[in-house]
Amino acid sequence: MPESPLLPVAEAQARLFAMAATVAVENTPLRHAAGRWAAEPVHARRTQPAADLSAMDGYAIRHADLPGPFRLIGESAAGHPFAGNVGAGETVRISTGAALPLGADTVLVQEEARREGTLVHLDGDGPAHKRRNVRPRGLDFHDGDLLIDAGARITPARLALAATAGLAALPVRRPIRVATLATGDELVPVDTPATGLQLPESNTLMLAALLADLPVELIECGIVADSCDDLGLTFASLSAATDLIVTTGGASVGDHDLVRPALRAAGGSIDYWRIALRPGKPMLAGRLGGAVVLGLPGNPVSAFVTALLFVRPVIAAMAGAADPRPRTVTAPLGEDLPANGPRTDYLRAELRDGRAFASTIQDSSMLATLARAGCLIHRAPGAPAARAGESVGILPLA
Ligand SMILES: Nc1nc2c(c(=O)[nH]1)N[C@H]1C(S)=C(S)[C@@H](COP(=O)(O)OP(=O)(O)OC[C@H]3O[C@@H](n4cnc5c(N)ncnc54)[C@H](O)[C@@H]3O)O[C@H]1N2
Ligand code: MOO
Repeated sequence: MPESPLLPVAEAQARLFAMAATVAVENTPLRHAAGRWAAEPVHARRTQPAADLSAMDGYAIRHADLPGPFRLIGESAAGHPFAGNVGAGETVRISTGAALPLGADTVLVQEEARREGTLVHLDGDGPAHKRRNVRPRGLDFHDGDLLIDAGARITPARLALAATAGLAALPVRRPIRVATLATGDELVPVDTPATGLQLPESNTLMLAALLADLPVELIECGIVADSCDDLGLTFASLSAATDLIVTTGGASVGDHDLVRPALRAAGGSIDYWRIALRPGKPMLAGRLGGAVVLGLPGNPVSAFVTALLFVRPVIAAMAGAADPRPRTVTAPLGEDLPANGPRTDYLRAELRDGRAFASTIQDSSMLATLARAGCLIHRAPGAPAARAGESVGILPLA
């Protein structure tokens, strides 16, 4: 039977994102908000620093009084400000992060000061200008400032920012419930020795590891037999409580490739099947009840690439990411590449001295090659031959 045209990757991603509704928002304690996406813009609830603070350990002085000497009248430590006023010729011992006392405008670092009893002498060049070594109130942000855009990831830095801005919780979306299952009668679980033509099941393990940094609740269904009934029963059991169902294997055209018929039999629908991608052509996207279904090809490298291009991004979309697509960067090619065919290609490649060297054999069953790869080189459909040194788009893997 002649093949129908394959769906371009960008269109397949766009259609998938259109299917993926965002899940409910929960105000979540900061500790549990890491790695999620802000569901609303986040504004500061305090000013940081709250007052003019010292950036160094030393002596708070009035710049106009230089070169001193200065009479020591007290101390300002972090959390314990000096209560009085620094007058002409006076100084206050000050620590990093402590409030600058009234009257003082500059900090003399202790490496440039020499103390004799209650007198402090300049012992070096001294602060070059007024306000030197002072962090002004609001240097970082002011109360009410927009700090995190809606749809931005809660990175470790943004988490610390939110804490400093006076927030104890953040509006993020609940974790995405993702079910994974493998099909194939040749497969055995990893804890069962594979004999003869049996093969250890590795795709769902790889998927779980690929999703480890995302906000997911994983429902691991393991291996389901190559039977429409078994697959249908599993689908039916997942349709109500799952946001995303990811299958691997049985996506192609063989007599035992049953994911499509089983999905239809369970009352699901197929939005598209077969995309212009290598590896990963037989991937399908569909729905079952309230869940999105992604049927990944069984070949491990095909499952890996489609997980990077579709599974991770659709989870990010459901979790409210402003831009859920994978992040690509560029690298110079280590060796010439031939012109590409009609499918988007992702070549397993090693990164050496910042250059990308595509592996000689690009077979979608080869895990040793995938495990060695530091990146995937992106080749657009019909891309002309490329020379060593030319810049290409890559998906970093490490
Ligand atoms: N006549 C055609 N044959 C094939 C086509 C085609 O267009 N016409 N497409 C090929 C492409 S491209 C791919 S990719 C594969 C994918 O097929 P399936 O999704 O049906 O995958 P399976 O046949 O079930 O398995 C393929 C291969 O991968 C191994 N496998 C499967 N699941 C796992 C797992 N969980 N862990 C480890 N390894 C797994 C399986 O044993 C097979 O060796 O179809 C081509 N055929
Ligand atoms: O697309 Mo298959 O995934 O080329 O091996």
